[in-house]
Amino acid sequence: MAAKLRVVGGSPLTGEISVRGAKNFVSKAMVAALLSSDTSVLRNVPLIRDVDVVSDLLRLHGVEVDYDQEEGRLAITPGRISLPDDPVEMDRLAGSSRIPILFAGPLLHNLGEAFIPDLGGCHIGDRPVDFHMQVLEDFGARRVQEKGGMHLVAPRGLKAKPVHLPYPSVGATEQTLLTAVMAEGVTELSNAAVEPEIYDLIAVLQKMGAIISVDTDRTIMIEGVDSLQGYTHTALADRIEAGSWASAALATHGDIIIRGAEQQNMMSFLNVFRKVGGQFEVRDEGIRFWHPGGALRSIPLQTDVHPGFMTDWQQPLVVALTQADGISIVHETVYENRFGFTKALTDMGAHIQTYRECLGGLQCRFGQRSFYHSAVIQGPSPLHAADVEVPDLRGGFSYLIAALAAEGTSIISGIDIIDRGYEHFMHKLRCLGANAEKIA
Ligand SMILES: CC(=O)N[C@H]1[C@@H](OP(=O)(O)OP(=O)(O)OC[C@H]2O[C@@H](n3ccc(=O)[nH]c3=O)[C@H](O)[C@@H]2O)O[C@H](CO)[C@@H](O)[C@@H]1O
Ligand SMILES: C=C(OP(=O)(O)O)C(=O)O
Repeated sequence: MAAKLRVVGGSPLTGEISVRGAKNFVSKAMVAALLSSDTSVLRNVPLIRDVDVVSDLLRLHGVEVDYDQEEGRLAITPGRISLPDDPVEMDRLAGSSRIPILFAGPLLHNLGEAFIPDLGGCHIGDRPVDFHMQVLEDFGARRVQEKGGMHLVAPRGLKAKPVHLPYPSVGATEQTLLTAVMAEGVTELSNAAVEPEIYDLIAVLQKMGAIISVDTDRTIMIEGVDSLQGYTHTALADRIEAGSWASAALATHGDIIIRGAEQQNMMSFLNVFRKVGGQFEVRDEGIRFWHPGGALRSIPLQTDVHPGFMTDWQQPLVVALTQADGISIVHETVYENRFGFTKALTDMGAHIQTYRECLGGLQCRFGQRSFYHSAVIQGPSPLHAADVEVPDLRGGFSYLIAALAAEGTSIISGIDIIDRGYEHFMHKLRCLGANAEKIA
C-alpha cells in the first residue's frame, strides 16, 4: 500500500540539512557514461528514485553500476553493452521517468539500435518528445513504434545536422549533446537550453573528450569525435531541492541552513526570495534561509527557462505566497498544466484562482489556448489541515510545506512520489523539528 504521512503543522522548521547532487543532472551524467566503455565515476550522487531507475536501466543494458550511498559515489562500467532481453523488467521501468529517451544517441552510436520504453515523469503538461525525435531523425535514425516503447535504428550511423529548437527544451538540448558528441561532423544547435545542469553535462562530456563550445546567444557548437573516455566528476547541487526547503522555511516562519546549496545556480530564486521578504545569507558551506518576522510581500512572478525563475521552484514557492500580504500573480510559461496542485491548497484555506490568460504582461505559448496557466494568489490566508493526495513531485513537496504551515493534523497520501527527487526527506524533516511520521 502506498505510504502516507501524518503531519502536525503550525511550528517553524528550524535547523540544518544538506543537499547533494541535482536530480536533473545526475541521471543525464549516468547516461553520458554509456558513450565510453571505460569506468566513469560520479560523486555527490543522492539516494533518490530517479537514480535507481536509471541504474536499473543501465544494468539491463549490461552495464555494471556500483553505488555507495553513504559516500554518494557511483561507478559506471559499460564494458560491452547490449539491448535488454528482459521485457518484464523493461516493462517495469517504462513510465517511471523521462530519462530513457536520452539513451537513444549513445545506444545508436554503440549498437546501431535502441529500444526506448514509454516515458514517465510528472504530469504537468503534455510533454511531447517531438523535438527529440526531430533531432534523432535528422541525424539518420528511424523509429518503429512497438508495444511498451519505440525501437530506433541507425544502420548508416549518425551524421550531424544543424538543429534549431522551437523552444529551449532542456531534454532536447541534452538529446542533441548526447547524440552529436560522437556523430560525424559539426552540429550547430541554436535556441538551446542553458540551465546549470546542462553546463555540468557539457563539463562531463568535455572531460570525456568531447569538443563543445557555448555562445552567449543560446548557440552550442558540437564537433563530433570518434571515441570518448570515462570521466570522474562531482555533481552540482540540487538547486530545486534547496529552493523547496527554502520555501518551507518561509512558509513556516522558519530558519534553515542548507549545506551544499550553491548561490551561483540559484540567483533568480534568491532575488525572488528577497523580494517576497525572506532573508538569506550565503555561507561557505551553503545558504541560510529564514523568515525575519513581520509581513511577507506579494509579487508578480513568471517562470521561465534559465536564467529565469525555474518552473520547478514555482509549486513550493506558491505555498509561501499564500502567506504574503496582498495579491501575487504567477504566470507559468514552461508547462501548460502546472497549477492543478492549487486546488488542494484552496481546500486548506488558500485563496488561489487560476486563469487561462497570460497574466503579468508577457504573452507565452499557452496564451491563446485553454490552459489554466496563470494564478492569482491573495494572502495572507491561515492554512488549516486537510487530507491530500500527492499529484506530482513538486506538488507533493508543496503539500508537505502547506501541511507544515497549517494548524492541525494533515494526512498526505502518495508520498512515494516525493522520493523521486528529495533525498531522505523524512530524515530532513526530523532534523528540522517537524512533527511528521509515515503511517501505513
Ligand atoms: C529530468 C529533468 O531534467 N526534468 C526537467 C527538465 O524536463 P524536460 O527536459 O522534460 O523539460 P523541457 O525543457 O524539455 O520542456 C520544456 C517545454 O518544452 C516542451 N517540449 C519539450 C520537448 C519536446 O520535444 N517538445 C516540447 O514541446 C515541453 O512540453 C515543455 O512545455 O526540464 C524542465 C524545465 O526546466 C524541468 O521542469 C524538469 O524538472
Ligand atoms: C518535472 C520534474 O521532473 P521530471 O522531468 O523528472 O518529471 C521536476 O523535477 O519537477
